[in-house]
Amino acid sequence: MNEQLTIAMPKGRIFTEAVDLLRNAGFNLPPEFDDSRKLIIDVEEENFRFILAKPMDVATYVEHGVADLGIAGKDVLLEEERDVYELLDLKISGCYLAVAGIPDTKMNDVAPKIATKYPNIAAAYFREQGEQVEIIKLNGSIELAPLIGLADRIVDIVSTGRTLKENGLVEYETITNVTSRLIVNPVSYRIKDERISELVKRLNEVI
Ligand SMILES: Nc1ncnc2c1ncn2[C@@H]1O[C@H](COP(=O)(O)OP(=O)(O)OP(=O)(O)O)[C@@H](O)[C@H]1O
Ligand SMILES: O=P(O)(O)OC[C@H]1O[C@H](OP(=O)(O)OP(=O)(O)O)[C@H](O)[C@@H]1O
Repeated sequence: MNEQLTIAMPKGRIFTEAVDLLRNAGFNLPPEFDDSRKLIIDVEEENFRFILAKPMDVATYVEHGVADLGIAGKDVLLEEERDVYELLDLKISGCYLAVAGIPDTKMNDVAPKIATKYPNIAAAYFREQGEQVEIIKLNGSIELAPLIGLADRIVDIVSTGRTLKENGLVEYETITNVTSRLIVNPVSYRIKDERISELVKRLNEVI
């Protein structure tokens, strides 16, 4: 049976690469995917509904079952710990999470401050290192924090390394590599298994 599949797509950086991947896998995505402000795009020919979400929210839509599938960065999956299954490493939008700060500086001995958009990942990382830290949640421009004395270190995404370099910061430790993943709602996976397996198979051929 050809039930409709709803797929949550991350707006922003990952989007274009994800659309290219789906097109390479032979799915016919219309020009709306290249230039549109629409948040729901139905592709009747393929019986897909795409919803365009903030990257950090993709796993939330999938967990709640309003999307069957989603594409999300591994950073988001580690941070959010949503009840979803990871089906595929799509190997797109590669980057990594790192601890960075001002060169040749030590962290404060007592409760050093860590600024980050990823409070759960940062807390888990320093807990494993046996360090007691204070996490300061920011929503962007994380590199500002050590420069103006808000934090001893940051935990943030590094891709080209340009933002760190241009702000005179250095990387201290790598936490984990990040690529985008295909995720699925556990119930959808059971009841729409045929369609989902077909999608996974076609994507697998072009990854
Ligand atoms: N250089 C990078 N910086 C941040 N995220 C990156 C980078 N390279 C790849 N990614 C991936 O892209 C995702 C974030 O995408 P994007 O930056 O478009 O959204 P965002 O962080 O929510 O941005 P904003 O809040 O500015 O809209 C991350 O979850 C990560 O998996
Ligand atoms: O290593 P690079 O290639 O320089 O990429 C890393 C930078 O990109 C992201 O910021 P983003 O551009 O999303 O801006 P933000 O400060 O609003 O999060 C990330 O938070 C780093 O600051």
